[in-house]
Amino acid sequence: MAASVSSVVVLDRGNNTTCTINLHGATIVSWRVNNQEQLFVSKLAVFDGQKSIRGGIPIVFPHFGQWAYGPQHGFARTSRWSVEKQPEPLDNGDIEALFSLVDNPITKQMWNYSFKLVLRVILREKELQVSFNLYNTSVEPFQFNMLFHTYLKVPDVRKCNISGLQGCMYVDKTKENGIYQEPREMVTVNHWTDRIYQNTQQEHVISNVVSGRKMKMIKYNMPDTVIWNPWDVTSNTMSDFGEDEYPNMICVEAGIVITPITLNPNNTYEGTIVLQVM
Ligand SMILES: O=P(O)(O)OC[C@H]1O[C@@H](O)[C@H](O)[C@@H](O)[C@@H]1O
Repeated sequence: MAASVSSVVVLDRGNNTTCTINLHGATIVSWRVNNQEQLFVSKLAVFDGQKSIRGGIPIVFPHFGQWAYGPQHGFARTSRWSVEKQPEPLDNGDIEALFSLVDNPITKQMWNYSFKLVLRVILREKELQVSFNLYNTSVEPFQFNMLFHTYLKVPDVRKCNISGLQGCMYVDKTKENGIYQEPREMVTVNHWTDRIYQNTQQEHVISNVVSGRKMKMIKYNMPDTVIWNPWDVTSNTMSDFGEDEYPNMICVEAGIVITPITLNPNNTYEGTIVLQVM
């Protein structure tokens, strides 16, 4: 079914603090804190209910990267999700909503398993918590990748520092998947960057996001972190990304990438990121 303008769910915590989820991919397309947008969405992003949305927080599942059986980064970001629970205030005033994706004939053509994937979004005063629960409802085990492909909005990517990567091994996709070790305490991005860092620290702090503030990302059960910026080198290969936009975004993507998880029947796996405006 094609997504339409009405295919969005808005969490509103008051004080112009909102989070908007597009049911196409359950993609978080906006997170505003006191009216200030924290996420980057390309001006050329396509909202046709077909293509994945270029920006915000798309969900990569069940496969990361190019995939022999389906589209790059899997089908979750191009599937129509259901609202499991409409936004409701919790006792402390935070707002929670739940979304779900269940196997169907289209997903089974690519990945012949039964599953239920639930996304829980909690909007706090200065925090956004995004969790997934994956249930294996098949009769056999399956393996999966999962990643929150978070596009942060930044005034100038060259001024951002990212902590939590020092000493980690990484796959450099810009260098024929060569494997290197990160020596830097603070990683900067000054050129085309596409790296899968393995077993990163639980927290990343990204400096110089909107208004020169810092953003903390805390992750649970999501061991790896992808850092991506297409720069002018690969911007022009994407029809839904402006050639002048790369300075204004940085993708810091927490996920299960290098070693897929094996999930047994009737078992569940939960992972979370918390984004915190500092
Ligand atoms: O264009 P897509 O499919 O949204 O992917 C964007 C990028 O996503 C990143 O996670 C990958 O590491 C990159 O290789 C990829 O280019």
